[in-house]
Amino acid sequence: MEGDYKKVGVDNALTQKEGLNENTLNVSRDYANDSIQAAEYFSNLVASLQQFVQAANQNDLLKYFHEGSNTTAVQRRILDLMIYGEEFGVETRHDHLTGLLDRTSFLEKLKFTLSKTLQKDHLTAIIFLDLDDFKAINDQYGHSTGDEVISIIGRRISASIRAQDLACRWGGDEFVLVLQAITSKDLVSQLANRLLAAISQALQLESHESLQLTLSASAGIAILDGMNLNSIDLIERADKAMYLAKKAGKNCVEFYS
Ligand SMILES: Nc1nc2c(ncn2[C@@H]2O[C@H](COP(=O)(O)OP(=O)(O)OP(=O)(O)O)[C@@H](O)[C@H]2O)c(=O)[nH]1
Repeated sequence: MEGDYKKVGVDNALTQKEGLNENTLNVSRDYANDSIQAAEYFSNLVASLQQFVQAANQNDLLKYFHEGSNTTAVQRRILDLMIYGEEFGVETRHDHLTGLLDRTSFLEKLKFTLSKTLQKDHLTAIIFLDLDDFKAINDQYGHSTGDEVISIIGRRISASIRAQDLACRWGGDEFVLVLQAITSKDLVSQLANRLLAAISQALQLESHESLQLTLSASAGIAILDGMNLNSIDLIERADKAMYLAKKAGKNCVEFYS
């Protein structure tokens, strides 16, 4: 019940402050074709959010975004800047094909996440994803079609994760995600299966409109269990679990144990 109380508190605070309710954040989409209006809108929005975030408790904010059902990419980016931007004082770098974090930026953020336990009663999980039989797509349709597929998958991953989660293109057809503030192992499993389901949807390629491609992915999960593991150890565990998923027949999720 304490959790419910906190959520209501944050919701009220957000909606009472003009420009900070969920509808207003979604209005940002209407500015997609007007860059000057959009720039002004976003700069006002970020300024208001900055004031709000300074006054708010970080755990409450995380809880709000964690429980909010429809966090948009804009909200995620703003939250990302709020939580990580100032701490690093460096520009976040993204993979050019997918728009996800690149490996270096991801590792910096993961290190920061592991060094700072935001919610002691919650878990942090790493998901290592590797596309299944991706080489066949390159071989059959060419490298640029393979690139287009990777780009679509990157967007799907980005749309499937929550505001406080991190996702990067680790390399080639591999992706690594960090899920924070997880309440149970079951929730991690659900999120991983949701990701696999999103990846398995038919791919609509701009370069080959008539082609109906589908592919799957295998996922390995490692959970930070109180032991003092570093980022690389955790990712290696998730990678090992991913190989178990490949061995188990692909298109499935395995936990490191
Ligand atoms: N198009 C494209 N292909 C890439 C890129 N980076 C790596 N690859 C290719 O991705 C393929 C990855 O294949 P693997 O993961 O080894 O094998 P797989 O066919 O996915 O098979 P499993 O992983 O066993 O399911 C290789 O053929 C790489 O050449 C890239 O940026 N673009």
